[in-house]
Amino acid sequence: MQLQDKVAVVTGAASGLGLGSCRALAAAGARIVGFDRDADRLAALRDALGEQAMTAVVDVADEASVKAGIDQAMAAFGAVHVAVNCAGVADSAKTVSKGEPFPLTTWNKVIAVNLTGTFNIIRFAAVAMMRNAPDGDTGERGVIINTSSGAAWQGQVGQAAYAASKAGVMGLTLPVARDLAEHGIRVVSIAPGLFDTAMVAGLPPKVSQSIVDRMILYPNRMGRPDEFAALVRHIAENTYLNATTISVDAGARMQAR
Ligand SMILES: NC(=O)C1=CN([C@@H]2O[C@H](COP(=O)(O)OP(=O)(O)OC[C@H]3O[C@@H](n4cnc5c(N)ncnc54)[C@H](O)[C@@H]3O)[C@@H](O)[C@H]2O)C=CC1
Ligand SMILES: C[C@]12CCC(=O)C=C1CC[C@@H]1[C@@H]2[C@@H](O)C[C@@]2(C)[C@H]1CC[C@]2(O)C(=O)C=O
Repeated sequence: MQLQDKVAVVTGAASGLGLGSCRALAAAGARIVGFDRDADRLAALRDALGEQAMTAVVDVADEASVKAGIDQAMAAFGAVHVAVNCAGVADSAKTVSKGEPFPLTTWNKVIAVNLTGTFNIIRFAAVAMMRNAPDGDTGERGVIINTSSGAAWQGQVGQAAYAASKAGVMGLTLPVARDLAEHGIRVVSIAPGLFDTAMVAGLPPKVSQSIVDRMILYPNRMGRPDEFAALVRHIAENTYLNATTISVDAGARMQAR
């Protein structure tokens, strides 16, 4: 899809990988609709991108909030061509800790934001995309890009909920792509390794440094949001990519424990 003047909805737009995606898609000429829970940081994004962008405070886990956000995007720009799911949380706990079972409140939150939230955006964005005229050359009406994680394959200690949510994102990629193919809508997920964002800044520096030193193959550093965003842009532009999950992780491979 040619991105010039197309409309891209990005969730988690106020920070990290979502913010990087907004910048990359805007640089390619797309108009940006940024969704996040964080109103202050959304305002900074809008100021940075100017009239090329609108933002809305949206909780991706909440059906009414997502519907209202997509309605706002349609009212402002008249269409949705690209949807990028980056909103996510990484709350962790051991399956049993000090004799107590994993708190279900934590489990439900992580699944609600990372998995249900992703599907909420997918279904409302797909309805909007179906209204687009098919591209004259390719028949394409839209593209949906989700964020899974290397944790879908190799979740770490304490990441049962996070890894399950990200395996869920990977798992829905093919069936949703099958559902939407007849409408000219592609669905691709990305599985990032370790990227330098606020989410990772929350880890003890010793932990992130030890992942970089011992488990990342080459280059021996965390990824930058612009490196994730370059892949988002490529997926949006390359019509032949569909129904798959692509890793961007510098060959990260974790030890058993
Ligand atoms: N940073 C990393 O190493 C990796 C990140 N990921 C995934 O990439 C995605 C982006 O993460 P980062 O940019 O690193 O984190 P981040 O913490 O910098 O950004 C996440 C954004 O999502 C927003 N958000 C959280 N819950 C929300 C909700 N219910 N509704 C709307 N917005 C909400 C936050 O306000 C924040 O702005 C997440 O899905 C994360 O799980 C996956 C693998 C590695
Ligand atoms: C950065 C992650 C996810 C967020 C968090 O709270 C803790 C983390 C530390 C371990 C990271 C997590 C995620 O990025 C996926 C990887 C990099 C994980 C270590 C291995 C990982 O599962 C992977 O294999 C990546 O390819």
